[in-house]
Amino acid sequence: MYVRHLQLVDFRSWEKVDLALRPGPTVFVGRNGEGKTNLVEAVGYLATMSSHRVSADAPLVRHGAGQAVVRAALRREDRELLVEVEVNPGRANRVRVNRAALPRPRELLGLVKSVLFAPEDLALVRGDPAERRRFLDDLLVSRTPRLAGVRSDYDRVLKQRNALLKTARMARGDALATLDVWDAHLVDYGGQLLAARLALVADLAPHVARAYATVAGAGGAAAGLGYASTVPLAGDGTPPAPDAPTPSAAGLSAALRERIAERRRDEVDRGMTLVGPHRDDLVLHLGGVPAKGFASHGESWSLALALKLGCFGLLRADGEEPILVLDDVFATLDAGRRAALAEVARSAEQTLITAAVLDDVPDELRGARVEVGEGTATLVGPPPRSRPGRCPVADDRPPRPSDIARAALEAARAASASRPAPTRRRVAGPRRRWTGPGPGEDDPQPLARLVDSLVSTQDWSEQTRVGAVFGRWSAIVGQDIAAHCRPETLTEGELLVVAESTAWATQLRLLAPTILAKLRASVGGDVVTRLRVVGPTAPSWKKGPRSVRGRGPRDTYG
Ligand SMILES: Nc1ncnc2c1ncn2[C@@H]1O[C@H](COP(=O)(O)OP(=O)(O)OP(=O)(O)O)[C@@H](O)[C@H]1O
Repeated sequence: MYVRHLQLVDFRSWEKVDLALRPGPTVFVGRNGEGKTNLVEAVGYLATMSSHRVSADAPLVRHGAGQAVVRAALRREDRELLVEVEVNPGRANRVRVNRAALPRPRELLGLVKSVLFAPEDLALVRGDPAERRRFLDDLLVSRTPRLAGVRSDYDRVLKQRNALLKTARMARGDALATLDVWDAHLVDYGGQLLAARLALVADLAPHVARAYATVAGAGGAAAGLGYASTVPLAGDGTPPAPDAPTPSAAGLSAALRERIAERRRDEVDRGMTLVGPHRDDLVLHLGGVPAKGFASHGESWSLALALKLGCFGLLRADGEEPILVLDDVFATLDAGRRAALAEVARSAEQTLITAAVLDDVPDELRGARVEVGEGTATLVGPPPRSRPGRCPVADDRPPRPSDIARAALEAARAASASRPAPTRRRVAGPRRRWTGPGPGEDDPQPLARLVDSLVSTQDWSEQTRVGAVFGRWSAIVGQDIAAHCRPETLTEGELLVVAESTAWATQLRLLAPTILAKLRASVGGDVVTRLRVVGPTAPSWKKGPRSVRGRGPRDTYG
């Protein structure tokens, strides 16, 4: 994959820049502060929807502007991909792929694969666990886009659970009554996230070990990865044996549930969730000991570089060719490490390198150059290989049906690449039919089959799906939730749910996205599109569309 054309509008220091790029290494060269990093940061943003320098989106928008736009035309094998991201601080970002809007911006994750190495990556070795968790989760989502949903659901449930624990600590209300529901969700998403992280650490470890051996050269210590979890089953930080089986998501959920129960009192005392993947750490080892606090500055640098080169190797082994971005790194490396990095950089389909001084960049990477200065960025060298008369990033035509189909196909491809292969397949062949002396269509049939055929011949499938919402309510939403509310009416996709108390109504409103997802999975996406939750209502004397203020007919009831 490579970026063929990059256009930025009000992104960082760039009011507007249009830049043609080409495969192979390209060096962005210019004086300090001219905006070189800003250009490659935009490419990294397309891959992770976040910056490697800041945690919020606001600094990405040029001072004084309301929004930033990043547009990139990418080439993946023989396919063209046009990605446009509107960065709207304080509001939802908007993403279009091949001119069709994505329903949720996070659906972009996994489509653009890039690995960025920058001075900030030293924090992966020396910084807080949060840096390493983010590193793991970004790579996780890039390989398996479906996990973006699990990660955000986990974060949402965690936030809500923490809010509830705080309220419980301050003894306000019967907050603990609803904690079990949040526990169930936390355990479910947490188990999935833990299992995915453990599998990732196992996959990544050999790539990092190899990269470190190359970067550090002969005589360097061996690098290893371990996972230190608040759930003992998930790991104690020591690198597991290469062929050790990773625990299942169900097993990890059960272990997390047990641990949560053990720590319940502490959690209430401290008003926060103390166990789960949000408290875990990726432990980097050098020569069998944890690197944090022991590794020298040079070793820490090499380890950070090996982590990123390990990611690059892993994505490549998955069958993807990620864009390699090297921001300001050659000047700080010694000759051996420079040569090792240059070798990987040369082999990548596209490597974008920033440097204030061209001499810092190894000779073999100095093919194409983007000169950055005085508010302009210009590619110097052979022109990019692009089809004449077509510049998709500058063309602002509305989407055609074929664009929408192509975008849907791209999203489906990315999603299916991350889906595990089916374990059981129906063997192709003629369906079994009753023949000869066996029962024919007029013979007695099992009741379920007769009902199914009646539903399909009478075209009652819509009604049965609506009926299932009410009939299978507790199986769909779970016993915990069903015990505290009931579905009342379903009108034009809006399901009215009556909660047993106002506290439960509040909880259910917060759980609405989860409940809708469960309904979608059970009865199809178009049956229930909205949820309206109301609390228990007192009897009302008001009848009809018009009424007068007052407490009702007091002459009768006092
Ligand atoms: N949101 C923003 N709005 C306007 N200017 C910004 C914004 N964010 C950063 N800048 C400016 O961008 C410049 C830094 O750009 P960048 O980090 O890309 O420089 P660089 O060319 O990589 O420099 P160096 O060689 O020192 O790393 C600074 O002058 C900074 O003030």
